[in-house]
Amino acid sequence: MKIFATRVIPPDGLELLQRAGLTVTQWTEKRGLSAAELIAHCQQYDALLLASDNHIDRAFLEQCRHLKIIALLSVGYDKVDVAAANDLRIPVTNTPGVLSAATADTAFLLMLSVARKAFFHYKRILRGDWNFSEPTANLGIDLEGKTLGIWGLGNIGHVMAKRCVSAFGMKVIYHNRGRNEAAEKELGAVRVSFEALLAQSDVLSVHTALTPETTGMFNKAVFSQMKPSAIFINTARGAIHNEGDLIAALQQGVIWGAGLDVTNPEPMQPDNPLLDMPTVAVLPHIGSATVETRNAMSVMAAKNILAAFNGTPLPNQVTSL
Ligand SMILES: NC(=O)C1=CN([C@@H]2O[C@H](COP(=O)(O)OP(=O)(O)OC[C@H]3O[C@@H](n4cnc5c(N)ncnc54)[C@H](OP(=O)(O)O)[C@@H]3O)[C@@H](O)[C@H]2O)C=CC1
Ligand SMILES: O=CC(=O)O
Repeated sequence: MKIFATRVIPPDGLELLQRAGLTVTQWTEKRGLSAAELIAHCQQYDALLLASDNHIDRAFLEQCRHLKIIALLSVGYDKVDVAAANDLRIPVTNTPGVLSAATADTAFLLMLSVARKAFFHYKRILRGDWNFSEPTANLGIDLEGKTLGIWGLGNIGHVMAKRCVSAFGMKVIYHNRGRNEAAEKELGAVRVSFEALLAQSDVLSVHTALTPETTGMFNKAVFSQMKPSAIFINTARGAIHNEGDLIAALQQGVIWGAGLDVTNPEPMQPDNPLLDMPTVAVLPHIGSATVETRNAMSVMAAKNILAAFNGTPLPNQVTSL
């Protein structure tokens, strides 16, 4: 059984597969594979370990019907046409849970960086503009006791809420389609309507998956319902916010700040106006990028592949959005 990995895989998962006697070929070039190259490579392999942002659409799947599994090295699976994979009986798996803490830490880092204008101050130092003694210039805002709104309080949102409650005594409100009773019990989180979430949040952190329903949700009309002092955080997917509308909302003072680990499109270009704004912090989609977390994700992906080859139930199969 032969596995093709679209990037170099963290060592723990790789070792697990190799110890089981499986051959793993990794794509080691810095540039990613084109769709045609990926299809061509997959012809020689039994499983695909997808660690890149290639789209797995119906056309790809129809030409790779022989694959025994497509194991994603991510929890998000918005780039995969899962309905088509189901039709063609190609199982798809993801890596939920093990990356929740690291990704929540990234959301927390962005929130605090925006509140204290950390990226802006760092850029000032690089320009030789130290000027620390001015009592009224370039001030940030406190987070203590403020209201955290979570849109999509699932695995990652729950850890983000926990961090914010213990660090700053923040009050947590959330909007999901269903209730998160565990978070309500543990953190006193209160489920509110989407409109109330917008109106009441001092920090609004997005943690939903990217689906047709969530695509483009944060647009001009939605930003205009938020507080002028609000901070918008998105570590979920860039396509959930409309970037032009976000830029306008920040420029016009409709909201105060934004922290993004995901942009629309990715990569963000260096001349993007968001990068020059004092109350904006942008990271290049590194939510789960710690040694421990990436290793844990690779082990999870490897276990899914081993289960597919052994004919046992797949621990993390995704079947619908
Ligand atoms: N920046 C990065 O590197 C990373 C980004 N991510 C992104 O984070 C996302 C979330 O991951 P995770 O927390 O593990 O996922 P979960 O499935 O645990 O949580 C998602 C939550 O969103 C809610 N939700 C889904 N659709 C809607 C909707 N239309 N309106 C309101 N709430 C909704 C769900 O609740 P309900 O069903 O009740 O609505 C659920 O609680 C991933 O899909 C991925 O895109 C993940 C890891 C790293
Ligand atoms: O974006 C990362 C993921 O795991 O999803």
